[in-house]
Amino acid sequence: MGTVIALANQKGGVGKTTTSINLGASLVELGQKVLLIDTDAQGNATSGLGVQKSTIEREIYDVLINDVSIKETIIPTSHKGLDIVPATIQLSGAEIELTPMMARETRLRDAIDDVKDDYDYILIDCPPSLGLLTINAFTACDSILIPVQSEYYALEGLSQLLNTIKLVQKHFNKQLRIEGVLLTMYDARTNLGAQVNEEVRKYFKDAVYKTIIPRNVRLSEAPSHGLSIVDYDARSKGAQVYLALAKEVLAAHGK
Ligand SMILES: Nc1ncnc2c1ncn2[C@@H]1O[C@H](COP(=O)(O)OP(=O)(O)OP(=O)(O)O)[C@@H](O)[C@H]1O
Repeated sequence: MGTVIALANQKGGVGKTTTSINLGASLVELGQKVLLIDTDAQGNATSGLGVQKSTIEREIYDVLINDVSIKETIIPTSHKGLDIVPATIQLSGAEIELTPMMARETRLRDAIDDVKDDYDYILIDCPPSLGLLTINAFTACDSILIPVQSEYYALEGLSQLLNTIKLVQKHFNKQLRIEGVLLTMYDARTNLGAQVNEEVRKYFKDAVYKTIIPRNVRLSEAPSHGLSIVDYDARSKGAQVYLALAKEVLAAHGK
């Protein structure tokens, strides 16, 4: 049965999508079957993996709102072996349309059950909020990977994230745990990077990955070509670090 990992931080622009795409592609490189579920109405994971929004017939919105089977929404991406459940701007209305009568916190979990046996890893790219879509992801997943940007106030807002995790543990998902904390956009040339690294490790201790994702221009260019870093520039530092992260994730699962 596949392991379901949600990538979440309600802060915007910290590297959730970049990590979803490139961890996903790197896990595939290491022989894993991976499904990425885009739950962000911006659909950046979808377009970043080369899926043209105009060609999408069914998406995560239809799974959550229209009872469409998740299997009917899965499409291949530009990285061979990496599948995606796409998202479009239509998803932006979903949080209002999910009503209490619909068992609204558990809809994603129920949908994912249908495909858990088809994949080794299912990654969920969360939106930058702690709303119902993120609650659905936390209810559906085994663990949460938290990307933290190496910048001032890196830890700000994380107590709300941890509170939300506790609430979901209490009400919907007792087994929910933190998969790991990932430092992103690290700039080794500044003292700030080192300070944030120390601060985050003091707070999250062993939960912080050894692998640190540096700022790398190739990582920021790849999505505009609809490619993961593995396909855009396999020799780049960005590709190397995401492969190292994938190995660390696998090792944590005894693989
Ligand atoms: N390691 C990196 N080096 C350089 N640029 C990066 C890196 N990681 C992310 N970026 C860039 O930073 C921006 C924000 O990254 P990303 O979209 O992954 O964050 P996010 O947390 O998913 O954002 P949102 O909260 O809007 O969903 C993007 O333009 C991305 O290309």
